[in-house]
Amino acid sequence: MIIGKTAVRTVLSCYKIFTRNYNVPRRALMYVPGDDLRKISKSFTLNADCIVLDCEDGVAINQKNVARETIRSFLQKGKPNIGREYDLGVRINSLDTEFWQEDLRSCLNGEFRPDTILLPKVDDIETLKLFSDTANTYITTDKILNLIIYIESAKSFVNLIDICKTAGTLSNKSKFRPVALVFGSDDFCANIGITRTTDSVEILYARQKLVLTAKAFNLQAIDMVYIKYKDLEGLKIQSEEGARLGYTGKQVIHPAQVPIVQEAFLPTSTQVEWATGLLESFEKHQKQGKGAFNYKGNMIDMPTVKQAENIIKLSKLQ
Ligand SMILES: CC(C)(COP(=O)(O)OP(=O)(O)OC[C@H]1O[C@@H](n2cnc3c(N)ncnc32)[C@H](O)[C@@H]1OP(=O)(O)O)[C@@H](O)C(=O)NCCC(=O)NCCSC(=O)C[C@H](O)C(=O)O
Ligand SMILES: [Mg+2]
Repeated sequence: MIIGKTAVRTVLSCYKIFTRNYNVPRRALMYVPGDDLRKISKSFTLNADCIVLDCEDGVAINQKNVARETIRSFLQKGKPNIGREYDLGVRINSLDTEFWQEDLRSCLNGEFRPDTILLPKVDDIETLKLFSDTANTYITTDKILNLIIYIESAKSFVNLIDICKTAGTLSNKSKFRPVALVFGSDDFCANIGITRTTDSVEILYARQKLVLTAKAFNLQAIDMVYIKYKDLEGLKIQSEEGARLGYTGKQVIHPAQVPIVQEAFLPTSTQVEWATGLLESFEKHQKQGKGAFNYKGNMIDMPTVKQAENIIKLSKLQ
């Protein structure tokens, strides 16, 4: 039987996607305006899982060059040691601007690079292909970069499955690998011509579609930003809602949001207790050769065992 190159590449790319290592948590994805050195220094004291030095919407148009240069000099001092593992990313400007190529070149061709590039406004696979071709010319080492993809327009939702598939395929011949999707709810609202209500019911479909698709491609799903940054009670409610929907983390814009968000994306003690007992019971039943069994009145088989394993994995983060 002759198997075409494309088929082989697709199989390999699916294999790569589904066997990816997800040990890097991104519960709080914390934005720091790239032109503000004071905020940049502060962000490394906050214990956030993921720090994003921003060239895009947190930076005024006339400060774009300052942000790029500030980020570059900061990166060239080496990744700060904060006593724990964390993800250090740079969000470049979107590919429909005059800034993105210089942003990308500037943060990729130095001695030290970020762990992750965050790519906003990915409306279609052409955007990804252009990014991939350009990034490949700037990356001069073998170290693989993470790629986080922003879904923030009607078009990007219509093309979502193709975007995820293409990201996997392109990563086979590139030095980056897709690790997460971000729901850019504010750009999404602007794009479809709506404003947000308190319960966010108008974006529920998109919010759920993103998390569902991310999980189908074994990508992390990062929930929308809560812009009323002084309303910490509202933030807690929205963060817990995102966690219940299946999101793995949330965008954060202010230091006070970090602990609330990181807590919300940890399992509760009741969940950990449930999962621990279930896994113990699963081991016993496996030894007796039983695939399905009763645990606290519920029928348990592999899907529920996997949910319990996810809870235990997450609970080990702080
Ligand atoms: C929202 C802010 C402009 C508020 O800033 P500020 O007035 O300085 O707040 P505070 O005085 O309360 O700050 C207290 C201290 O904390 C530091 N700080 C504040 N914000 C940050 C931060 N993001 N990172 C690090 N440190 C921060 C202040 O400097 C104070 O420190 P000190 O002086 O030492 O006491 C501001 O929070 C801010 O700019 N936030 C980021 C905004 C941003 O990045 N927006 C874009 C991302 S959201 C997005 O892109 C959505 C998505 O794409 C979509 O489409 O939905
Ligand atoms: Mg946006």
